[in-house]
Amino acid sequence: MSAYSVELKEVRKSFGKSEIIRGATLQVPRGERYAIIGPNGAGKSTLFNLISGRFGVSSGDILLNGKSIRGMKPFEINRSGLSRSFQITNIFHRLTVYENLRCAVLWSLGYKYSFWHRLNGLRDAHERAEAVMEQIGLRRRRNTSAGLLTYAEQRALEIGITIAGGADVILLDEPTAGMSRSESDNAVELIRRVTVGKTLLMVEHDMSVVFGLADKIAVVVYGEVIACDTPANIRGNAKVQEAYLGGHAPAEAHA
Ligand SMILES: Nc1ncnc2c1ncn2[C@@H]1O[C@H](COP(=O)(O)OP(=O)(O)OP(=O)(O)O)[C@@H](O)[C@H]1O
Repeated sequence: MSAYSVELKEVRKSFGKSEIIRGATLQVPRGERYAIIGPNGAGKSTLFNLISGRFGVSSGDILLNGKSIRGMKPFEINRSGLSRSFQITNIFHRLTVYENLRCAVLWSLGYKYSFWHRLNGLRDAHERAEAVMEQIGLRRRRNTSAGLLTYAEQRALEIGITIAGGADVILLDEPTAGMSRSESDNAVELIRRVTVGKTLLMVEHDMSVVFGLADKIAVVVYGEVIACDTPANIRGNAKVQEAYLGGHAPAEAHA
C-alpha cells in the first residue's frame, strides 16, 4: 500500500480558457494533517473539488491510496475512503442530529434496498450514528432538529457527517469559518480528536487554526503549490511571505 493517502501529480485544471490549477504537485502521507493555505482565488477550493471528484482534471493525475481517481465520480471516491465537508453547511435542517448522522452512515455504507442488507445496514448505521454523536459532543442534542442548533453545533454536526462513514481521508473546507475565537478553539480540539489515525486535508484561512492543527502546510498561489513544509518552516519561508502574505509572517495573518 502506498505511503501516501493523497498525491497530486502535475495537476492542471482549466475553466474555458482560464487555467486555474497550473501544475499542482503534493504528497500527503498517511495519517498526517495538512492545511492548504493561500490568497483568495488561488485555487484551494478547486483543488478540493478535483480531489473529491466534483471536477475532473484537465491533465495530470490524482492518486488516492496509490490508485488513480481520474474519471471517478464523487460517490465512487467517497466509497474508496475519502470524505469531504463543504464551506456551506451540508446538513438536513429538518432532520434531527441523530437522523442526519444515520443518513450519512447509510449513504456511506452504499445502502441497498435488499431486505437482509437493510436489516444489517440499519443496525450498523444506528450504532455508528450514536458513536459519532458522542465523538462530536452532540449527545444531548440527539433529538433536536439540525436547523435549531447553534452555528458552531451545526459545524460540529457537519464534521460528524463527514467522518460518519469511517473514511480514512478527510477533507474539511474552512471548518471554522464564521466562528468566534472560543468556538474555533473548540472546533480545533474536535477536529484533532476525530482525525486521530486519519489523513486530514483542510482549507483554512484562520492561521491560529492552521498552526494549531497542521503537521504540514501547503501554500497555494496562482494554482501552484509553492511550498509545503512544517508550520515553523512556512512561517520563516521568504518566498511564502512575499507571494502570499505581503511580507508578514503567516502567524500574524488572518486572511
Ligand atoms: N466552476 C468554475 N468555473 C469557472 N471558474 C471557476 C470555477 N470554480 C472556480 N473558478 C475560478 O477559479 C479561481 C479559483 O477559485 P477557488 O474558489 O478555487 O479559489 P480559493 O483559493 O478557494 O479562494 P477562496 O480563498 O476565496 O475561497 C477563481 O478565479 C474562480 O473564479
